[in-house]
Amino acid sequence: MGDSALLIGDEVVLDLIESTVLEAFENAGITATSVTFNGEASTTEIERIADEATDHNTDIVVGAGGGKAIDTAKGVGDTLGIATVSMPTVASTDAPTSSLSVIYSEEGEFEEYRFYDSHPNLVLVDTELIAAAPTSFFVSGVGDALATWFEADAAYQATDGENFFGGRPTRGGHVLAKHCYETVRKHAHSAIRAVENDAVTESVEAVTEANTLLSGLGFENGGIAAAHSIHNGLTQLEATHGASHGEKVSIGTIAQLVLEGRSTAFIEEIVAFSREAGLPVTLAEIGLDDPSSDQLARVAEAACAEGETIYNEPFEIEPSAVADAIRTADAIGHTTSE
Ligand SMILES: NC(=O)c1ccc[n+]([C@@H]2O[C@H](COP(=O)([O-])OP(=O)(O)OC[C@H]3O[C@@H](n4cnc5c(N)ncnc54)[C@H](O)[C@@H]3O)[C@@H](O)[C@H]2O)c1
Ligand SMILES: [Zn+2]
Repeated sequence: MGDSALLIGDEVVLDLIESTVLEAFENAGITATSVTFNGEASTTEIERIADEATDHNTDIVVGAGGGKAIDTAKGVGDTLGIATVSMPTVASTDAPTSSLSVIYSEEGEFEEYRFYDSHPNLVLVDTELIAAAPTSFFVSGVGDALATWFEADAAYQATDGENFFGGRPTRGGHVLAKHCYETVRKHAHSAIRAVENDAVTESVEAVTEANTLLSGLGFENGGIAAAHSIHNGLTQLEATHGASHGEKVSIGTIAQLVLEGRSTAFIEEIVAFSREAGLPVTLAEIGLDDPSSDQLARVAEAACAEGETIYNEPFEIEPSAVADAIRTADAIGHTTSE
């Protein structure tokens, strides 16, 4: 890929991996340096790091950490037209695999999806690091992965559903999304118990692959729908900023199932699975203790903004119906916890 690398990671991540990575580059005859990521995948941050990369004549950018550091690295790679490596140190999202970044304002509000011409050249995951990281990241990844099938299936069923490349969802994407779902349903609880004990088991391998790769391939080729739009809507409320991507997606998934009119038994099954995994199933658990109607209306309006993926659902979308689905999902989460 080249002979000069720039490693991007925040302070926590650099502490964990910087010396190993820089030494590995040195042993391979590649000059390498690192830059501290400031924590937000924003346009300003991408520009700042791209300038640093230019100063260092970088031809390989390595994003290490969670989704935001990796999304920033992908932005830098695209800006400069250089090789990009994703090195997730938590299995918290499917960002490592995809060819897009989710861009936020410096204040952390969702701004846009930025699409690139190519995917990361390499996705490198060490499950020993994944298992040693705080369990909540792994659980968040399960939340992100659990949504993949419901969203891909909605886009597949809709006559005008689109995948992330603006084409029809492919059968391949559809089946990978389903396999992602089956893998997390089968392995998540055992894998989470393992990660709680810093242990690497076959279930940890399976769920890491589901969270990182299957979910990524599934959503890009299969398309996403209401769950992620509701996640984007929720980011409008500052109170949710403490909750992770996967945690907000978890609420989005349950709300999507309500919006789709799924059976009580099925919704309760998914709520019970999510709860046992340690995912939030009520708004209070993502920081919204007592949301007003106005706040939920704002979330729903943002979830239904023009160009949102909620329009991949196979029926007409109304913001009021989305607000009602969120409110009902929250109530179901509360009843099943009592
Ligand atoms: N581009 C895509 O396709 C895509 C897909 C899903 C999500 N996303 C984006 O990803 C972001 C969410 O990512 P996230 O949930 O990973 O959070 P994050 O990137 O905001 O934070 C990750 C945190 O984990 C810490 N960390 C990383 N490795 C660690 C380790 N081994 N031990 C201890 N701490 C560690 C980091 O210091 C950081 O604080 C959102 O911006 C979301 O929109 C993008
Ligand atoms: Zn996601």
